[in-house]
Amino acid sequence: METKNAIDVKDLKISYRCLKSFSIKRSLLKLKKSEVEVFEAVKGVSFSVPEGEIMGIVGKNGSGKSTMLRAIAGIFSPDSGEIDLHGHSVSLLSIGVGFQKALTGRENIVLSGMLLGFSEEQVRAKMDEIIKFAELGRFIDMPVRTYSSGMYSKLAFSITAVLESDIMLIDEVLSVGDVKFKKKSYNKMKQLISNKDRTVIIVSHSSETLKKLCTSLMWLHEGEIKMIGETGKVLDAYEEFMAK
Ligand SMILES: Nc1ncnc2c1ncn2[C@@H]1O[C@H](COP(=O)(O)OP(=O)(O)OP(=O)(O)O)[C@@H](O)[C@H]1O
Repeated sequence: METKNAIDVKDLKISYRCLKSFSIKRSLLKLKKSEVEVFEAVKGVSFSVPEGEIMGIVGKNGSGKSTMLRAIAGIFSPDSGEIDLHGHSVSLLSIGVGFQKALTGRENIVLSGMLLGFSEEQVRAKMDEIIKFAELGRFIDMPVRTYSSGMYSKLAFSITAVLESDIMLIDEVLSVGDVKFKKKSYNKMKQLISNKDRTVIIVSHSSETLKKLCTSLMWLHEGEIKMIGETGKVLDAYEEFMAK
């Protein structure tokens, strides 16, 4: 049987636009409009992920991994190129995106679930399971701005893990949280991954996690794919490069 792709990315380019920084004196003297600096974070990347694959992404800090995941999740629209998810539902698990800081954990569960494409009724039906998995105790009814980064990631992980979308994008969150939760979320990940219909992309700096979970690996370097293929081979090349 022919393998179907869950994700097709063609010539993806994403840039950030920020104001050029000048000294206060220069800024005051400069009466013309502020200049905009364009930084190309993803420079024409193309790849496909077959249904059921667990693909890892490695790369040094700032190589464009998170930017690319956010584009696949539909949070950023790319400057050019195409992303085709073939009608699959997608969720991004990442620290720093997705929550309304002034709302409580419980309120954020409903909001995040609905943003993932579930109805309010469907989210409420899974509410107890999500809260139980998150182990936040009374903090579930406190504003998310009072959470530590570990608590934040526990909530984010629990929402995505319990609500289950076709494509899960996981951005370096398995390493956050205390030892007990790390183990629990790792096991939950393995269980989710074992579903042959689910496609997963994991960004991680942990060789151990990538080796244990991923069937293929992409090495992203300065916004471009340096290598893509079998996890062990790509990891060896990446580690050799990083050791130089
Ligand atoms: N909001 C932003 N505005 C301007 N530049 C940004 C912004 N976010 C990221 N960048 C730049 O885009 C590049 C890619 O960032 P990105 O976060 O995608 O890298 P990464 O590979 O995920 O890094 P890390 O391993 O550190 O998480 C970096 O050079 C970063 O400085």
